[in-house]
Amino acid sequence: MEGVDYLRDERKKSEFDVEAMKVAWAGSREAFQVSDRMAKLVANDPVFEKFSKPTLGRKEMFKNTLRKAAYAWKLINDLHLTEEEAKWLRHYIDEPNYTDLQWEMFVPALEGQGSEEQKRKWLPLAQTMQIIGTYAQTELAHGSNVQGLETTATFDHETDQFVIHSPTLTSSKWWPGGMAKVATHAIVYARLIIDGHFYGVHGFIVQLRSLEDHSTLPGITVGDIGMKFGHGAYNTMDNGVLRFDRVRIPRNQMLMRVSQVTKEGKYVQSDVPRQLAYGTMVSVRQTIVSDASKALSRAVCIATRYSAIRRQFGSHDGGPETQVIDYKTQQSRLFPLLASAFAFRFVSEWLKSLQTDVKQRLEAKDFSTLPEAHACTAGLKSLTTAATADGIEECRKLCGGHGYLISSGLPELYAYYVPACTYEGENVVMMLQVARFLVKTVSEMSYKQPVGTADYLGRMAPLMHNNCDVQTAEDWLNPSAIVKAFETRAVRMIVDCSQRIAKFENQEEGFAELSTDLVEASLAHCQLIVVSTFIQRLKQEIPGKGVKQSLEVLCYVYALYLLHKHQGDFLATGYLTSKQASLANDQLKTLYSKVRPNAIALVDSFNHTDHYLSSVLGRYDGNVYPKLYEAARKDPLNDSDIADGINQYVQPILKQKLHLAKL
Ligand SMILES: CC(C)(COP(=O)(O)OP(=O)(O)OC[C@H]1O[C@@H](n2cnc3c(N)ncnc32)[C@H](O)[C@@H]1OP(=O)(O)O)[C@@H](O)C(=O)NCCC(=O)NCCSC(=O)CCCC(=O)O
Ligand SMILES: Cc1cc2nc3c(=O)[nH]c(=O)nc-3n(C[C@H](O)[C@H](O)[C@H](O)COP(=O)(O)OP(=O)(O)OC[C@H]3O[C@@H](n4cnc5c(N)ncnc54)[C@H](O)[C@@H]3O)c2cc1C
Repeated sequence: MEGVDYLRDERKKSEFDVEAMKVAWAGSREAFQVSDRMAKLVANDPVFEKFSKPTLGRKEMFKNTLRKAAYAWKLINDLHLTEEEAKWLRHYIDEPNYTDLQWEMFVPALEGQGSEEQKRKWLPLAQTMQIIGTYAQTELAHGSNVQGLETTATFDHETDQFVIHSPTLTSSKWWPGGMAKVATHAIVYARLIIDGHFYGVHGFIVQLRSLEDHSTLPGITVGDIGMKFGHGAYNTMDNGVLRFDRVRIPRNQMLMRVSQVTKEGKYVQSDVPRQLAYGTMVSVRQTIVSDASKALSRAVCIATRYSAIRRQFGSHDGGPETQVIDYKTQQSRLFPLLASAFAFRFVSEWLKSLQTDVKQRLEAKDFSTLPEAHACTAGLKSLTTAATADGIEECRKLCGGHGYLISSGLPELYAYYVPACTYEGENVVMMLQVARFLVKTVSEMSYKQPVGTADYLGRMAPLMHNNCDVQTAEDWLNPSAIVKAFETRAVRMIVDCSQRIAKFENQEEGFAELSTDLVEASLAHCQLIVVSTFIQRLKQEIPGKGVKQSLEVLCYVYALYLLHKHQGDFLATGYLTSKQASLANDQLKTLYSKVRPNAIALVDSFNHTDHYLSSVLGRYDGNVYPKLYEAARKDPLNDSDIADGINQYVQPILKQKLHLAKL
C-alpha cells in the first residue's frame, strides 16, 4: 500500500459529514463559498506559484512578491471582487507584503482615527491604491512603550504646519512593513509639541515618496532593516527604517478624531476617550486571533495527514508497520492542537462579533465596553499566537526528520508565523494589560458589577468556596463541570494576586512584584474565555450528520488538555483533588480514541488546497514519498553531477591526500 491508499482508507472511517464540517469551520455557507472560490483561484493561477520561493535571493523574492501583489490588484478590479473576496485572495497568496499594511493598518487607522473630513479626503485615495500607506509606530528604541516614542511633531504657528523630526538615532522608525521600498505615505506616531508643551503621542499622515517617480521626498531617509528570521517567510516584506529631518506637513494631517489642534495652536480633546487612538491595534489584534486558527490548522493538517501515512515499528509476520498516528504519544501531542485550531476559530468568530458591537457602541458614543474589548483582544492575541507558534513547531517534530525539510512546509510556516508573538503587542506585555483590567475590575466590585467576560468575578463568593464534585471520568463530559473548574481556577488566581497587591503601600510596586503570577492569572482568564466560547458555539444549531458530536469531542479535548497541562493551577487553588485531575486525564485519553477515526476528515474540513499548504507531507492525495523524491531532485544543487566549487575546493584536497598516501 502507498500513502494514497492510506488516506483513502482513513477518509472512509470518518463518522461525520465533511462538507457540513467545512461550513461549520468557515462560519457559514457563504463564508465557505467565498474562501473556497478564492483558494481555488489562487491555487490554479501559475502567477501565484510559490514552490520556487526558497531558492530565490532577497531581491528576486521581493520583486516576485511585488509582481504577485500587482497581479492580485488587477484581479480584484477585473473580477470586481468584494472586500471579503479580496481579503481571502490576499490571504491565499500567502506572502507578506505591503498590501497587508495598506488594508490591515493604514486604512483602519484612517477610518478609526481620522475626522470625517480627513476620511473623505484620504480614504478614497487609499482604497483605490492611489496612495500606499504604512503604520509607522515602532522606533529603534521603543515598541511596546508607545508613550516612550521620541519622534516629534512640533506645531509651527506661522506656517500652520507640523514639523516632523527624528531627534535621535533611537527615534528612527524601525519595523513598519512596506515602508522601506513601497509605501508612499505613513501614519507616523509622534509626540505632539505645541509652544514647548508635550501633548502625548498622536498619529500624523506623512508623505514619504513622490507619487510621480517614487523617489523619497526631501528630509526623508528610508531603507530596509535587513533580512529576518528564516529565508523566505517574512523576507518578502520590506520592513523599514525611517528618519525625518524637519519634514513639514499641513496641520490638517494630524489624525483629528480623538483630539485636534486648532489654527491658533490650541489643543482640544474630543468627548471620546484618548484610548481610541489605540483603536487600530484593537482591530488588528482581533484579525491576528483569526489568523492563528488558520496557521495552526495548516500545520495540523500537514502533521495529521503525514502521521497517517508514516509507519514505524510494530510489523508482525511481514504485515504493515504501525501508522505513527496510532501511537498514543503522537495522539496526545497532535489532537490537542487539532482541537485548539477549532477553539481558536470559534473564539475569533466571537471576538469579531464583540468588535462589531464595540464599533457600533462607539458610533453611539458608548465607550463602556472599550476596556473589555481591549483586554479580550490583547489577551486572546497573546494566548492564540503563543499556542500557534509552539503548535507549528510541535507539528514539525511530529513529522520527524522530514518535518525539517523546507518541502514539508513547516519551517517556512514557523518562521513566517513566529513574529506574531511579538508584533501588534508583545505577548507578555499584552497579558499584563489583561491583568490590569482584571485587578481593576476586582477593585471596583464594591460599586460596579462586572459584566461580559469578567462577569464570573461577580460570583466570587461561591466560586471561592466551592469544591469540584466530579467522581468518575464520565463526569468530566459535562460543560458546566468544565466551565466551573475554569472559572474557579481563574477567580482564585486573580483574587490571590489582587489581595497580595493590596498589601503593598504602592500598588504599582505590588503589580510589578507580582507580574509573573499576574500573567498566569490572565492566561487562566483567557483560557476560560476560549473554553466557554467553544461550549457556547455548541449550543447553536450545527447541521450535518455527526458534525456537532465531533465538535463536542474536540471541545472536551481542548478543555481537558488545558486542565491536564495546567493541573498545577487547578490543584494549587484547591478546587480539584489529585484524583479528580487524574480522572480528567483518563477521560482525555478516551477522547483521543474518539478523535482517531475522524482525524483525517477533520483536517480535510479546513478545506486547505495543496497550494496553500505548500507541503509535500501534507498533500491531499497522500502521495508523499514519490513527491518528496521529486522535490529533492529539483533542488538547484542537483542541477549537475559535479557541483560548482567541487573542482576548485574539494578536488585539490583529495589530490593532496593521494600525494600524502604515496609518502
Ligand atoms: C502596552 C500599551 C497598551 C501601554 O499603553 P500606555 O498608554 O503606555 O499605558 P497604560 O497606562 O497601560 O494604558 C492607558 C490606558 O489605556 C488602555 N489601553 C491600552 N491600550 C488600549 C487599546 N488598544 N484600546 C483601548 N484601551 C487601551 C489601558 O487599559 C489603560 O486604561 P486605564 O487607564 O487602566 O483605564 C501600549 O503602549 C501598546 O499597545 N503597546 C504595544 C504596541 C503595539 O502593539 N504596536 C504595534 C505596532 S504595529 C505592528 O506591529 C504591525 C504588524 C503588522 C504585520 O506585519 O502583520
Ligand atoms: C515582523 C514584524 C513586523 C512588524 N511590523 C510593524 C509595523 O508595521 N509597524 C510598527 O509600528 N511596528 C511593527 N513591528 C514592531 C512590533 O510591533 C514591536 O516589535 C512590538 O510591539 C514589540 O515591541 P518591542 O520590539 O519594543 O519589544 P520590547 O518591548 O522591547 O520587548 C523585549 C522584551 O521586554 C519585555 N517587556 C517589555 N515591556 C515590558 C513590561 N512592561 N513588563 C514586562 N516585560 C516587558 C517583553 O516581554 C520582551 O520579552 C513589527 C515587528 C515585527 C517583528
